[in-house]
Amino acid sequence: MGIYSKIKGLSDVDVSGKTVLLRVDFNSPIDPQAGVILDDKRFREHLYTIKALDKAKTVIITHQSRPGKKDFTSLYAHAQRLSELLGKPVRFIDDIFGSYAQEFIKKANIGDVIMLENVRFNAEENLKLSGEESAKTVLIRNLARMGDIFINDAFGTAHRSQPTIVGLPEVLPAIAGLLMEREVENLSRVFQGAPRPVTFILGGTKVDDSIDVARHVLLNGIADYVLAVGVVANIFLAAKDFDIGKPSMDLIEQLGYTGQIEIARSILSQFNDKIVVPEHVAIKKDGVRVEMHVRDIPADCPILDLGSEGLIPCLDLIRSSRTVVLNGPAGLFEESDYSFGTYEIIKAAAEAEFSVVGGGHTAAVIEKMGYDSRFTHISTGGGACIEFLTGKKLPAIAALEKSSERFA
Ligand SMILES: Nc1ncnc2c1ncn2[C@@H]1O[C@H](COP(=O)(O)OP(=O)(O)OP(=O)(O)O)[C@@H](O)[C@H]1O
Ligand SMILES: O=C(O)[C@H](O)COP(=O)(O)O
Repeated sequence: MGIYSKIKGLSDVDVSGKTVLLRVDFNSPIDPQAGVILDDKRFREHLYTIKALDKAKTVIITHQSRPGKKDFTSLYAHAQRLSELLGKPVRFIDDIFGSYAQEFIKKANIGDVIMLENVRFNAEENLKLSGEESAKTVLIRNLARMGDIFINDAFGTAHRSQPTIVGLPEVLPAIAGLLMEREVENLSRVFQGAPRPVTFILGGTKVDDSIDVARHVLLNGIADYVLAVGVVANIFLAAKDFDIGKPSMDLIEQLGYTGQIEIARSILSQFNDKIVVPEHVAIKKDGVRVEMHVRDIPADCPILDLGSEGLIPCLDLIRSSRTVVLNGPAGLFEESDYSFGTYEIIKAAAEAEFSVVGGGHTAAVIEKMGYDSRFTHISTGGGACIEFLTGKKLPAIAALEKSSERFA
């Protein structure tokens, strides 16, 4: 697997006749009341791996949301959706490792696909543990008894050091699934010989992650430019001492990112000529979109999009870049009056020779626009993609490497 050559994949191991524990990430936007999955992109992306296991018994382990959230649900609807997409039955077991699950799996046939209950219903899965600690949990000791081999295809969860991600590779021979391989290979290309200039477009609301990525890619020469949009741009505008208005400052405070302004200021002092921050924005004034220079913003109006003049330097930069990494929308795109910047940036980014997208919201807009096939790679990862792009070795990857050495 490229720079991760220590990790084994499906082409290295024959899984025929084996019982495979397959970790996927089916965590998706759902309507919890109606039990309806609103976006099945992650299901579609995992299909290749699941289909490749037709000569094995496949036991699917996944999570949906986390404890305390409204969409922390059982996986009955997930099994149904997978069955529709796969074109064959998927047996849902409302159990994770109890005797019913153990017996059911033992009796199942080669070619069967079985989905276990939301693994985060087990409290241990919600702990942040090392591989060694995870291996000692009741969850991992019991799951391990149910399979011969572990396949991790859950790139979306690769940044979590949780038992099924880092513990199963401690106790079973573990390999990467096809989606995991594709994600790692495509995202690694950003670090390895991507055509230059390379521009990272960082938007949306996950400001701390975006600032971390900006610093890392500029410091390490991975990117030539960073274009800040969305709430990330508002932080940089505030760092440049523009008065961005009370509602935009309140949002930053509400999200807990006030401290990021100082960090953005220090990055600007080092890389001022490498960071593009559009200064012409769209605000909401008396309920309507009004465009203006950021220095003229009324104190009580929120910045919700790029202005059309602000878009010009963005398009110039994107069009002169051969590689574009896009993570996070440029505005409140859910409201049609403020979707302009996001749509125009996506259209321009899609033209780049090498184009990579991270983030669930961003991927969903691209799919809605029918632009998915125009991008080189659209990651299924939100946090995982962004952490990968900061250059960190993700826990899932480290665990697969270790497992390959141990079970060589
Ligand atoms: N100026 C703005 N003011 C308020 N909200 C904004 C602004 N710009 C972008 N957003 C919001 O950012 C949100 C998406 O940000 P986020 O960082 O979560 O994107 P993502 O990384 O693509 O998605 P995900 O978190 O699902 O992986 C959207 O709901 C959008 O409305
Ligand atoms: O959607 C995601 O980012 C993954 O499924 C991980 O979910 P988490 O942020 O709840 O750990």
